[in-house]
Amino acid sequence: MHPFHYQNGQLYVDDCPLHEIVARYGTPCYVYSELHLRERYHAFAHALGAQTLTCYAVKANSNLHLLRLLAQWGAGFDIVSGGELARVLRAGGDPKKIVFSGVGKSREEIRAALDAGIFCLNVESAAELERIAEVATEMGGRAPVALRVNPDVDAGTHQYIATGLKESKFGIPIAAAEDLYRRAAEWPSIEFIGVAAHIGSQLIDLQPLGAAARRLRDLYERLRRHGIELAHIDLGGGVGIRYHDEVPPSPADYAAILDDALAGLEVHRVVELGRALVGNAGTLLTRVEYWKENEGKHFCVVDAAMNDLLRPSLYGAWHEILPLRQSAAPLQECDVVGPVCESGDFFAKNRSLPAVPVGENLAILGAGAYGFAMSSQYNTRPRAPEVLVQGAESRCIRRRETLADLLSPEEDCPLD
Ligand SMILES: Cc1ncc(COP(=O)(O)O)c(C=O)c1O
Ligand SMILES: N[C@@H](CCCC[NH3+])C(=O)O
Repeated sequence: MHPFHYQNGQLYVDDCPLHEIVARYGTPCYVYSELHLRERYHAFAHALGAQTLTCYAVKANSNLHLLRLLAQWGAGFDIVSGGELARVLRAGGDPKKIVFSGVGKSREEIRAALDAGIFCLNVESAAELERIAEVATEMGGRAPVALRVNPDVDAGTHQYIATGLKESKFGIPIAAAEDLYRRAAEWPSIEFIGVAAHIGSQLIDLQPLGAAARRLRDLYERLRRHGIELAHIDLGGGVGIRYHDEVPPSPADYAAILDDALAGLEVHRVVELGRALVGNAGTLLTRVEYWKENEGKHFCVVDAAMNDLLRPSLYGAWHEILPLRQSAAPLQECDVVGPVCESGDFFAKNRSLPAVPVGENLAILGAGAYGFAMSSQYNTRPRAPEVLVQGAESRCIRRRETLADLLSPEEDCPLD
């Protein structure tokens, strides 16, 4: 399920002992397995077949080196900002395999996307469609568009990452979408090429995704009866992974759900997978700085914090934590916490961990997706480096930030 395992008492990623990475790059430090990412991408791309454009959702982890690998393997990309567009293009991604999602695209972002000649803009409101039509007219071209509809299905995931219910800000209500397609089909600067949805993230049960796909299919068929022929259906992302004891769907399970819902339909498919590709490829390495006890409650204070990995603080997410050196120390129930001045700065609550000595290192697993990508400099902490492991070798793919990186943005604007 993930590439981390013990060998001779040491935690490895693939053939590389993690203590060597700590010795070279220090802590906190993100580490990714190229092998795991490659296997996951190819497993999904293969299961979904040639009729599907398998996109990688860049928001999960936008490191340029990872994007370059995915581009080389033939992936498409799901982007949500001009910054992500620039990264994908820099990494050699094919513009004809880029879909652009998100509720708040600015004029500049729309212009940049059309200028790059991307495959499709996934449009989230009538107002956004009008803005895209205006920008395309100004540029003298046509914008390739899919409406992202909100199918009103409950994805059964954390409320912050469920996006397919009618109370969520995402998409156009499915009942209103048909009317908008029919109205805008006549606009000269809009070319409708597809229909899209994304119902949420970390889906373990895929039945809601099947239900959403069937609703998209109904809409697709109704539009066809009205002479609007779409070329693709985009099912979004959302396939979950194992963090704790979840039993996530396999690539074959996922493909079967889509095949079942779309059986007999001659239409291209697009998917936008983030976490399922990169989530379990990554770990955040951290050092134990202190053990402390407050009236019977034990804390393991480490040198990583919520600014490095926000998921436990934001979603109460559970991440496995393993010592780098297998330990015979007695188990201690504790909270694993960082140095940031917030009570919400924790990686685990009431977790039984071996009471490893101060100075030893821990690996926080499941950190490849929405880890570094959601990191910040909160408490004026430099961001951690990122390291890529290829077999037994490791190389830095983003350097550790320095004190100068923390000062320069303001110092570049004269202080007086
Ligand atoms: C539109 C869209 N596509 C794709 C994704 C990727 O999701 P995940 O990482 O769960 O596959 C997201 C995030 O949930 C999203 O909002
Ligand atoms: N940031 C979320 C996922 C968000 C999905 C984006 N729509 C997480 O860490 O689980």
